Amino acid sequence: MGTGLVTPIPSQFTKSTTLRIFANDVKTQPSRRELAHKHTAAQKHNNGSQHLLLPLVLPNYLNGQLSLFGISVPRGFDAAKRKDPDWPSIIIRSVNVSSRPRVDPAMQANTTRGFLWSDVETRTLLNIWGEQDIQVALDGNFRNSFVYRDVARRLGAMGFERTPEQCRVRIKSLKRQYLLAKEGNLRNNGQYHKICKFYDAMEGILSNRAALDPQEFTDSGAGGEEAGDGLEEEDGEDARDGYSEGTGECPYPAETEVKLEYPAVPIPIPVKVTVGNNSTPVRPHNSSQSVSNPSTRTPKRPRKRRANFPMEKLMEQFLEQSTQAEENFYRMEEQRLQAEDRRREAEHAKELHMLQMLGQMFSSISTARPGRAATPSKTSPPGQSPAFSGASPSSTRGTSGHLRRPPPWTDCCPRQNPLVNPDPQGLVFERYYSLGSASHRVMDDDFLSLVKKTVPPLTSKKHKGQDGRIGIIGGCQDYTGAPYFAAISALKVGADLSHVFCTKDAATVIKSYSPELIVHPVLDSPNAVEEIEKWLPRLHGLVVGPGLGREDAILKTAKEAIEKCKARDIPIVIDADGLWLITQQPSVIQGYPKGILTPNLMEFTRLYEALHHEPMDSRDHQRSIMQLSVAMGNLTMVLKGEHDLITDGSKVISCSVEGSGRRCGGQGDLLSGSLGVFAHWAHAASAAGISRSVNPSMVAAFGACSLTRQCNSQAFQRHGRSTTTADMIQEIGSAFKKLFES
Ligand SMILES: NC(=O)C1=CN([C@@H]2O[C@H](COP(=O)(O)OP(=O)(O)OC[C@H]3O[C@@H](n4cnc5c(N)ncnc54)[C@H](OP(=O)(O)O)[C@@H]3O)[C@@H](O)[C@H]2O)[C@@H](O)CC1
Ligand SMILES: Nc1ncnc2c1ncn2[C@@H]1O[C@H](COP(=O)(O)OP(=O)(O)OP(=O)(O)O)[C@@H](O)[C@H]1O
Repeated sequence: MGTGLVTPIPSQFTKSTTLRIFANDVKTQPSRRELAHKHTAAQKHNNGSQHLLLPLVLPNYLNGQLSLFGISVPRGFDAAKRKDPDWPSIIIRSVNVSSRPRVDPAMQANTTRGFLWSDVETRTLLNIWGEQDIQVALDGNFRNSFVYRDVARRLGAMGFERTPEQCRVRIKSLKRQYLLAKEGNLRNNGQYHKICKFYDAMEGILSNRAALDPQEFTDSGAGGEEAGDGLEEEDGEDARDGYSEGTGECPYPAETEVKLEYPAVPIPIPVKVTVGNNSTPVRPHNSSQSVSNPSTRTPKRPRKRRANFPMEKLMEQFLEQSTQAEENFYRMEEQRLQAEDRRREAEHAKELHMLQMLGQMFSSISTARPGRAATPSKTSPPGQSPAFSGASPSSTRGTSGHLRRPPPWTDCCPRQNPLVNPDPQGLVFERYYSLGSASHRVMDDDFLSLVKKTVPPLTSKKHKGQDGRIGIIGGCQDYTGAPYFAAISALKVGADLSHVFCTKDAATVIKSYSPELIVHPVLDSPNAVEEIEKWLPRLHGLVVGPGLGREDAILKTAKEAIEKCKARDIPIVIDADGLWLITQQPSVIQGYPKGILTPNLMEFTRLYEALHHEPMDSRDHQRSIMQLSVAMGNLTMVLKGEHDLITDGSKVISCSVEGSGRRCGGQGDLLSGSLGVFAHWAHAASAAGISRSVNPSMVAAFGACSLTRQCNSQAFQRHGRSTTTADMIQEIGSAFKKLFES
């Protein structure tokens, strides 16, 4: 029937009448306006309310949902005769039509191209979307295209090929249905599942989320999880394109059953109705008013369309207006989002550009006048310098515990050649700022002194455990050293207890290295997550990855442990094979404010390319780390190397505490283990109101990097080329004292 959708229209239908739609009829995608004109049809809404519902088919193109708008008038209504100014009333009934394809389930599984979503597919999507890591990533992140990419990928793994945008749009429409059902307060009368077929699933997922903002569901992507994700709205051309891809026909070859459902939530619309020669003002009307007297029951009104039927004209007029308004709204919303995107991109580009220019400018100045790049910090604690005297392997570099704060204009300038720096204050940290950002001002603070502020004092008032209980998830048959290094470093930095969760065969070996560690041989047990979870309430920080290995089952356990940990708001450091997991599934940690990644260059490159789908610019690490952090939801990151770069997406700082030329394996484990402790301290200090203006994860990262490099330097002085990580660990106590307690 051309653009026809509903046929035949039954003469009697209840609040939930099943109609048949023949999918093959839906060959082209008519415009809403077209439908509004063409599918005006009088239908009887005969649920004892004695009302006629004159529905109009008004598809919203929301992936298989249609919204019907209709006008409800009492049965027997004769517009021409009626003079009562209170009547007739217009009620918009938003009718939800959920499609249920009648196809072979096996076929369904693969029939995922196009517009309609099967129930199986929708449920699979909801299962994925409801996973905790996805929810958390969506919650705390404003660029969600990456999350939906992950969702689409997982959906693809289940056999349903969908684009990230299709997933996002589908979720959005489900949320809209859910909200409609929820707002309509239909929970008690059992109608809710008719409005939102997947109500229970949605409720389960969304009730775990922060308080729902109805705006999030009703707005066309403004704010909330859609904002700024660069994906198109579902309600316009793009959705249409998505629908008409391929043959342009509905993907389901057979007939499609459609349910019409009528929520009891009318939206009163004041309109002026012209009936015959009389101009009758129409006032807002609610559903209770619309229940008419049974005495008004009249014989069935013929459904035959009459050109001059005033009600019909009125409806057409009204629908035209509402369609117009809706279209305008979507157009404006889209423009607003695009403008917002452009503004954000321009701001970001400007910052990066400034950064680069200043970097170049100052590096040329500092190369010409190397001695100028460093001046003593006014915030350096007095009497600190002797602490490093003679401790450096190279006397020309200078050895001092001082932290020099460069003059403001050198903040963006990495020290090009420390060997020619005549300043005896050898300990320098350099910063790269995101200029123009609000955070610029707080960067005047001295990071090392910020770290000091977070170190808990040693007093006789505390009991065991108060200064930190750290968990390390890692350790398998191949790698027993890495988790040991991380766990023992945490203890040496100042944690009271250090737990290692490793595989069974690694446990005995790790225990034999040190009686100080608490070792749980659980990682390869069937109930590994439960075993780890038991300990989480007692842990203050978790380090995931050292010596973890890359076995799927173990990575799955690590992933679930991370999720449990996030739910408890515990700082999480991810290193080594933990980063392998994140490269496969970034959303596991994306946007978690207490998450810190510590990649070496190789791990960083893998992660960057996984997220950006293009090679990293190896000439500009500052830019790359900033981009990656932003893509990961402003996650704190440490890119280890000659200078450790640290960022949370808003600024990059560089830690260049002098280390040595010795690169023995395990130094990264020392860093991640100690970072677990620093992260706990920094977040605890921040919660207590200390240094609130600076991201505690950045402070912690700076502390751990400085310490690792200082240990490296000291160990190298003693052992030279034969320095190993165990030697560095021996230096933790004195290095810590020099850096943070002098
Ligand atoms: N004693 C123990 O038990 C220890 C165990 N450990 C544990 O081992 C596990 C695997 O970790 P992983 O780092 O060796 O593996 P992976 O990421 O595949 O990298 C390997 C390749 O990457 C490269 N590469 C590395 N660094 C780079 C850099 N900075 N810049 C550039 N390239 C770099 C390098 O390439 P190549 O130079 O060989 O071509 C190398 O082949 C993990 O669980 C970890 O915790 C370690 O902690 C050590 C102590
Ligand atoms: N070229 C360098 N010069 C000075 N210090 C460095 C250099 N490269 C790395 N480091 C320091 O060594 C520490 C560990 O970094 P590294 O890149 O070795 O980590 P990793 O590869 O993850 O270590 P692991 O062997 O534990 O896996 C960091 O604190 C970093 O600052």
